[in-house]
Amino acid sequence: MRYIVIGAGAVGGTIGARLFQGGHDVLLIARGAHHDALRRDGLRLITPESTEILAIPTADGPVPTRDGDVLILATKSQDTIAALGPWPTGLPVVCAQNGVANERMALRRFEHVYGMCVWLPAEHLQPGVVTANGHPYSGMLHVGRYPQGVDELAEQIATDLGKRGLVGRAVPDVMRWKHGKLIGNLGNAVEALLGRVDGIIEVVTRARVEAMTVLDTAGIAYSTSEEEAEGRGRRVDVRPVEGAQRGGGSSWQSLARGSGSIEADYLNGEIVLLGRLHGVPTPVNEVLRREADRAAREKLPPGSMRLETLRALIDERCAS
Ligand SMILES: CC(C)(CO)C(=O)C(=O)O
Repeated sequence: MRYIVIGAGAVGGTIGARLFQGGHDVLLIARGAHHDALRRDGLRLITPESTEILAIPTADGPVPTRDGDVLILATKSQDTIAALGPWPTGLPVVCAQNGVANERMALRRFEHVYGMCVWLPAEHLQPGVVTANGHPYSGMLHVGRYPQGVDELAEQIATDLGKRGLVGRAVPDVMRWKHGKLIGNLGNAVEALLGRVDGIIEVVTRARVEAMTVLDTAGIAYSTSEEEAEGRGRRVDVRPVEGAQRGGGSSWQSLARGSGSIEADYLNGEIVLLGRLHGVPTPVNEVLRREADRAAREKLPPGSMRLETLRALIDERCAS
């Protein structure tokens, strides 16, 4: 079995590296300067325990595939359709992404779709380099068939992930885990806009409470923060790598890289969409989605907004 990891950034790079270290056949798909650095120097995986250079086969686009290949999609959600476009639709696809919209997009074309709920604190800010801050394991990954169920392949993937540095678990209700993680990821936009400032938690909590009201109204099940803490707390402690650049989560990194786009539409925006479908107002997530999008489009650095400004925009939207 060969794992083709589409999007070899913080999450894809770490998953690919760990599978490769576990003895699996891996191909990383990357673009631009990152691809060139990977081809030239290998992937530099920095963890709290060690730094390793891994000569993982890399390509900058689709390659001829064979039976037994598995696509691990680790791009941002806004890139899903373009990223999957060129690949044969008979291959299984595992969406190792934030949000809950990717599996459905994949299922339009691919018959065998899996969700993966990824809790993996990592950074990718420099070409060829991925820093994984989890300790003693780099990440905790729940995998299952979409929309539900477990099959042999899900079990196999969970086992393969668990061979080196990750905890893999096959679960029958992966979207429940992914909806729980979605609630956690609503803070990504706040961190990207404000940076890690005191008082951030107040805005994050407002976004999460709003989301839980929406999900409860829609009758969508989600894993609780206690369940998540139970599963990952003992296994994935965040331990910043000494001397390495320490930034923020994936949306913070999108702004730091000046990538011009951000995942907020599939995180805060997912709550806005569900709110509209089920008649629940979502002013907090609306403002977060809008402001994060604007910051990305204008290529503002992370932390460009003041807490008071964001609070005022939210209060204004709540009052309107
Ligand atoms: C919570 C975290 C850091 C872990 O995977 C994440 O999901 C993100 O940065 O988007």
